[in-house]
Amino acid sequence: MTTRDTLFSMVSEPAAETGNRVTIVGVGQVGMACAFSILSQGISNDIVLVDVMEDKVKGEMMDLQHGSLFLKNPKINGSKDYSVTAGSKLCIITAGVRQREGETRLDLVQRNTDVLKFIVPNLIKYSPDTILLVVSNPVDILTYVAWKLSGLPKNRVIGSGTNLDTSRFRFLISQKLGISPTSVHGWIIGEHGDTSVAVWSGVNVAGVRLREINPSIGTDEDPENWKQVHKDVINSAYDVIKLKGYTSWAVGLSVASLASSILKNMNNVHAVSTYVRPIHDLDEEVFLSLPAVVGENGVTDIVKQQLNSSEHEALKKSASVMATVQGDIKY
Ligand SMILES: NC(=O)c1ccc[n+]([C@@H]2O[C@H](COP(=O)([O-])OP(=O)(O)OC[C@H]3O[C@@H](n4cnc5c(N)ncnc54)[C@H](O)[C@@H]3O)[C@@H](O)[C@H]2O)c1
Ligand SMILES: O=C1N[C@](c2ccsc2)(c2cccc(Nc3ccc(F)cc3)n2)CC(O)=C1Sc1ccccc1Cl
Repeated sequence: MTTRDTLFSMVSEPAAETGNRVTIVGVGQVGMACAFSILSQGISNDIVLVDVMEDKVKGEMMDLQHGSLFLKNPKINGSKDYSVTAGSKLCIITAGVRQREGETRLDLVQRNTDVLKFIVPNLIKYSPDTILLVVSNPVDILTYVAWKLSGLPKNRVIGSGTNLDTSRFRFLISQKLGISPTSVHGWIIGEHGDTSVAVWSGVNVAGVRLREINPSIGTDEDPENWKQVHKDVINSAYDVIKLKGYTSWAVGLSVASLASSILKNMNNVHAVSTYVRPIHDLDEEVFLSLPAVVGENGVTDIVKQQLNSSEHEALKKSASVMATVQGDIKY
């Protein structure tokens, strides 16, 4: 009789599967911020880490495991081998290569496409019914690439898109108003990053549109220069990079919020990169961010916002540029 046999009288077999397994591919700054945010908020209790750097993935797995006492006794695994990802409800892709000095966006897209050509088929092989959540940049184009490579329906392939942009937007406005970001409602849509679109007409607190108080808000004519808030969403990304060399916590928390909507079937509305044709007369086969309902089946609905002509034109321009880049990708 082992010590354990003496200690316990067995009643039944423990459940083998939790049903909420999340795979995170890429254990870099972003991937580990996603893992830590998901675990610490109890969004999933079954995390699988995958990376090509075997020592790093094993080290990150062990380091998280050693915190189990302070979590909800999660199952944490890590490997270079995709078989450990089997049965994942959600696969988050943060793997990628960094933009080289002077590298063109297309070159970066092609290098990251080559990375996805290995990752995506392996994820689908072991989790054919998963939801793919792409975070790697350029995120909108790579979400399209992941969709093409996966064979999944468009609702099951989501990009983090302007989820982070929108969270920074709401935070900066909340700072100006002295209230919580959860009480500031506003959306950044379109292409993630430098060319995103702030929908100023929709910014409101308790249903009171700021544009009704300040009709020139978000325009160059605004004496209060609220337009600077959107510029600061972009500037702050560069500021963080300059200060710490990467960004992690905000994007990790924003991804955890998306994971929660998916795994708990919350049907929250998030700004995420989704297949936009034919919304807003966009006729390119591209993924851009719009407010979308996100649940266990991925994107189920897209909110049809009222956009002004400049907002609409910016979306169409992004769609056209992305379609051109996508057309040059070699699969
Ligand atoms: N969408 C957003 O809002 C947002 C915000 C921040 C960062 N990002 C993007 O997230 C990505 C990751 O950023 P990071 O700072 O974590 O980078 P990082 O370089 O720290 O980590 C990338 C990881 O990917 C791994 N990797 C590379 N090729 C792989 C492969 N074939 N299979 C498995 N793993 C592989 C690397 O080993 C590394 O551990 C970048 O593309 C970055 O631009 C997006
Ligand atoms: O907060 C970030 N950090 C990144 C970063 C993190 C590690 S290295 C670079 C960042 C910061 C600044 C610029 C930038 N540009 C970029 C464009 C295309 C790419 F393929 C990759 C990166 N990316 C990656 C990224 O997408 C973000 S959000 C972001 C970026 C630019 C403008 C607005 C926002 Cl909300």
